[in-house]
Amino acid sequence: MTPNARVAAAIDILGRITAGAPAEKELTAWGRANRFAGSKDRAAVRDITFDCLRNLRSYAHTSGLDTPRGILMGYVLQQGGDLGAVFSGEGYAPVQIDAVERAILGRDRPEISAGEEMNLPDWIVPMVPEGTIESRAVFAKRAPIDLRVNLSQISRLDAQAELLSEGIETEILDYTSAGLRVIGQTRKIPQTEIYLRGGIELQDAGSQLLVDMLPIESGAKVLDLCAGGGGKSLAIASLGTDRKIFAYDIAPQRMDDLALRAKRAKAEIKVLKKSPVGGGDVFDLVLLDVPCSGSGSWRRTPDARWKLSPEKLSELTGIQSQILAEASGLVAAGGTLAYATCSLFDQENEAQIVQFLAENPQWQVIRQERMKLGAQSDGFFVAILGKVSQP
Ligand SMILES: C[S@@+](CC[C@H](N)C(=O)[O-])C[C@H]1O[C@@H](n2cnc3c(N)ncnc32)[C@H](O)[C@@H]1O
Repeated sequence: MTPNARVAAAIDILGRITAGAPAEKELTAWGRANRFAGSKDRAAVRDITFDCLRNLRSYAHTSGLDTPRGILMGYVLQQGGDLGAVFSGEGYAPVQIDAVERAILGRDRPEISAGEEMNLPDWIVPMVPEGTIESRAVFAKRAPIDLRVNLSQISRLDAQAELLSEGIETEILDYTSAGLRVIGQTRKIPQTEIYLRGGIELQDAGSQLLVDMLPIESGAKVLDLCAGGGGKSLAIASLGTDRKIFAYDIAPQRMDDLALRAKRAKAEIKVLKKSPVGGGDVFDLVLLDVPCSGSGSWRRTPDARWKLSPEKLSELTGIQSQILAEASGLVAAGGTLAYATCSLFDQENEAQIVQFLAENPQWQVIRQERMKLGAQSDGFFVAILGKVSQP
């Protein structure tokens, strides 16, 4: 494919995603329907589409046009490209710029708004608290690719050397206990020998920091109640084999790969088929990595910010408070409850804890922290709660 044909493909795909189609599904469907596109073409079309989703509003501001074509025009202009040469209509290039588009492109631009600059819907801008993001430009950036070294198998330096021998350069994330950041080429990681034998896992530094913060005593019985793919369960397991780890998720198919990943990592994780809520069993630590808006990780899922609605957010906060209330009954005497989100919004974070403590005065905050969305990690919130000891 020519570079211009890639832009034309991205216009079509972006049109379907902005009309509501899920980005990943749409890109996969495009690859299947266009078998002539090689792996380099598919990767390039994906990169352009994701870049446009991350920069949707600032590109629309640049061109003055918020149509998929207009967004790609903003993309070309921001790259310093020649619009006429890209929108040439030749071969598989996008069709030429029409008279209406030309007139709008020629107008003076109004001053950029906060939502356009941050690449967020306007209603979300006031919900991002001061100090929770590194800069207004952060949502437009690509997320770094981080790895967690399974220290029960290999040291961080040995893992780094082994990856280098397979052509993957990394740097040590010294603010985490086991993190490496991939520099440059990232697509080969799942094929590396060290990944296939469970020596590394793909995991954002923020998730790793969150696990580093958990009070996990030797011999503890730990429940990961919203386990999903089990990334946090695996990180806890890598701390040592003397913890008993249980994982549950309301959507069991999300845990489909967990048994295999655990086997690779030589970790023991008991996957629960039935909800432990109300079952009478108790745990020393219950981790609640609750479903949330994901706003702290919107760099990784760039279509999610355009799909969140106030109704969906309110549904999520309802689920979060219900999980907190139900899970508090699963904590053993003297145990802890850890509530975590990858959200930036107060209503999913501090406000949930305030409401829970008001309704459950026997609980108190032991530690509460936010991780800033930026160069170090995604944006995370964690609150570690313990029961007030009886006089
Ligand atoms: C943020 S994701 C968890 C990610 C996971 N901990 C990881 O590290 O990969 C939230 C998960 O909570 C699950 N969930 C939603 N409601 C739940 C409930 N009431 N009980 C248990 N799990 C629930 C969802 O299916 C989803 O997989």
